[in-house]
Amino acid sequence: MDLPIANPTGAAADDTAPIILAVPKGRILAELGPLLARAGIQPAADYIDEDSRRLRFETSDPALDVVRVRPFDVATFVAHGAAHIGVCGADVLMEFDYPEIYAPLDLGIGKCRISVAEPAATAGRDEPSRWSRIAVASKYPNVAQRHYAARGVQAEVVHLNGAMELAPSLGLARVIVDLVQTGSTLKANGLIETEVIAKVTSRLIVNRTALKTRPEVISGWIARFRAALADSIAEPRSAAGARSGT
Ligand SMILES: Nc1ncnc2c1ncn2[C@@H]1O[C@H](COP(=O)(O)OP(=O)(O)OP(=O)(O)O)[C@@H](O)[C@H]1O
Ligand SMILES: O=P(O)(O)OC[C@H]1O[C@H](OP(=O)(O)OP(=O)(O)O)[C@H](O)[C@@H]1O
Repeated sequence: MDLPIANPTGAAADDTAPIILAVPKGRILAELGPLLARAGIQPAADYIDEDSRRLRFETSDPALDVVRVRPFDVATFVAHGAAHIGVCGADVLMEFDYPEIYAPLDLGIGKCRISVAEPAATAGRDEPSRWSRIAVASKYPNVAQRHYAARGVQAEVVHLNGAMELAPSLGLARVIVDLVQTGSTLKANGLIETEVIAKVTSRLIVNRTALKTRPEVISGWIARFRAALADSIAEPRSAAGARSGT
């Protein structure tokens, strides 16, 4: 996907301006907290307050500000260079496939999968590879289209932003492509997961141009997140060691 040139105001890039980290509001925000703390990032207190109307937060580091945006928009802010780095689900990266984004680190949070599901009553009755077209409801039209195109099936995607699980029973689509974690949403709506398209976790993402123009500072942030991640993986072992007195 071609994007307009980042920094469309034409102002000269300011190498001393704070780095902007875009984080997704919603469920990932809480999971991200311990990792940010380990990376030494302490945003202003109201950052975690979902009722706060503020969108940009200073941190204890004057060289870093955090912006809190919708999960899909994290990728867009970073791809356009409006944010230098971000935290984003692999589902969102798969959907947009922005070449401007480099995703160097799997943060291991926000674990789920992107799957095909259909009504339990009709699942397994038909062979999808024999179809030439299929109606799919999804928040991920590109992922759904690519998934079916790979098997020669044309997906006609009804783009929904939520409540996908209603689509088959209300005649909007035959199947859905959506995120599944525990499976309880599917179960509560009479659907079963028939294919896993991809496993999903959240990634640290960076804008490739920022990595070229401010290599030391951006690489420094990647290294800090990498170290924080290694710490959080090591911690259970050291905590167990502390408990057993070893
Ligand atoms: N059930 C889930 N379990 C674990 N991770 C999930 C789950 N649903 C979504 N995610 C991950 O969290 C990210 C954000 O999802 P979340 O549900 O918080 O936002 P959203 O509802 O998609 O956002 P919006 O409010 O913009 O519609 C997703 O992109 C995905 O990577
Ligand atoms: O397998 P489960 O554990 O039930 O999780 C899956 C649900 O989680 C996500 O929805 P979310 O809770 O984000 O609500 P949304 O429809 O507002 O996106 C996803 O769209 C599923 O509906």
